[in-house]
Amino acid sequence: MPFLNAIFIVHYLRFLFKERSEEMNLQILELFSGIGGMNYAFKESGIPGQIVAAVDINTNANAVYTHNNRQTTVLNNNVQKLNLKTLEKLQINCILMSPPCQPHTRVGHKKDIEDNRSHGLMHICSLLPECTFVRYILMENVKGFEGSLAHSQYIKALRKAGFYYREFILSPTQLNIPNTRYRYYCLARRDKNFPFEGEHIWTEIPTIKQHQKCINTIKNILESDNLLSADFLVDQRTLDRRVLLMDIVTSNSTNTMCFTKAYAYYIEGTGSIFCPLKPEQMHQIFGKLKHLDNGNSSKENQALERRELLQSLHLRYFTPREVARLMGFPETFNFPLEITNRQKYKLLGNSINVQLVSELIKVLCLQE
Ligand SMILES: C[S@@+](CC[C@H](N)C(=O)[O-])C[C@H]1O[C@@H](n2cnc3c(N)ncnc32)[C@H](O)[C@@H]1O
Repeated sequence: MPFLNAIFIVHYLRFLFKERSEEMNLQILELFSGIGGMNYAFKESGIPGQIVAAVDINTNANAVYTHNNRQTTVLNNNVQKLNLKTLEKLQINCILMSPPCQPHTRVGHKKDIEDNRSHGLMHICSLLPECTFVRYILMENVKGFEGSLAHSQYIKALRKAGFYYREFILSPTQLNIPNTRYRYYCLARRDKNFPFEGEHIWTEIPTIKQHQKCINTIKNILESDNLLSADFLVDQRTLDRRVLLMDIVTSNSTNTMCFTKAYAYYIEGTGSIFCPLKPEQMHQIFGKLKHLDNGNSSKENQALERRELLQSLHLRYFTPREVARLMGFPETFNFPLEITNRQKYKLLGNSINVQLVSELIKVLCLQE
């Protein structure tokens, strides 16, 4: 009899272990996949599993994704074309997604669910209650999404589908990464014991107080202190008109502005500008610029002097590699040759902070 008991216990433990490892073998569908930020975040989380398929309609984004992840199936497709049958066939148990944020931004006119770009997410909402095989969902969107009708409909769909969800508004600066990027995150799990309950929106990751392995000054992400390639220097016309609107940082700075898809195209509010000088040298030049108008020299001489002073700041844009580093992409991440700098900034500006999302994937899947 004791022998039979022992066999029973061994089988029971095996069963439990199998259940657990199956649970942790994520089979992921990455929706609105862009350049694959979610894929990198998932790899960084160390959780076993794979991206079964990634779906996006942007051919440039898909080219970058495939260039870096040849083994992942990237479907050049509209999310609205997905149906229950396709999802069943993919045998997924997890969805990672960052739907378009333009319907919820000021620049995108905040048209919310009236904006065509919301239709993909609304389509997913309509499928969710039928997708009983999906156990985990992570969704990212812009800060402000939480007050939208799209948000209400998403939460309604999660509830109807039997998910328990937790909401967050977080920025990578909370992990000591020198880049501000406040974003809305929703973690949903079909598990009533999902921790960190509460109807409020979390403004920190409850499992993390102080992140250890992190870059905390700009110096650590620079390709070169003196990178003055004409491609990245701020042009004279922009300097003349916009210098006072720029968020200028030096290598000792511990923060940069959120980089948006319009970086290096528009100046105001699209991301920080780098000055390779020491902060005191930079401030000295700005001091001289301020007092130019009080001098006795002619208007032409003043203009000439102003131009020289502005040039002596050596202001430049952060390179796409530097922006990718700030967003937590690994050094192995690269762009195909045909992708222009403008397109690189656009794609990176639309992407996610890989390190922050990887911490959230751990909370989503591992936290008991
Ligand atoms: C916020 S970005 C996602 C970024 C992505 N997580 C990354 O790391 O690059 C939104 C993406 O959704 C895509 N998209 C928008 N509407 C779509 C639709 N209906 N079907 C498929 N993709 C769509 C856009 O092309 C864009 O790449």
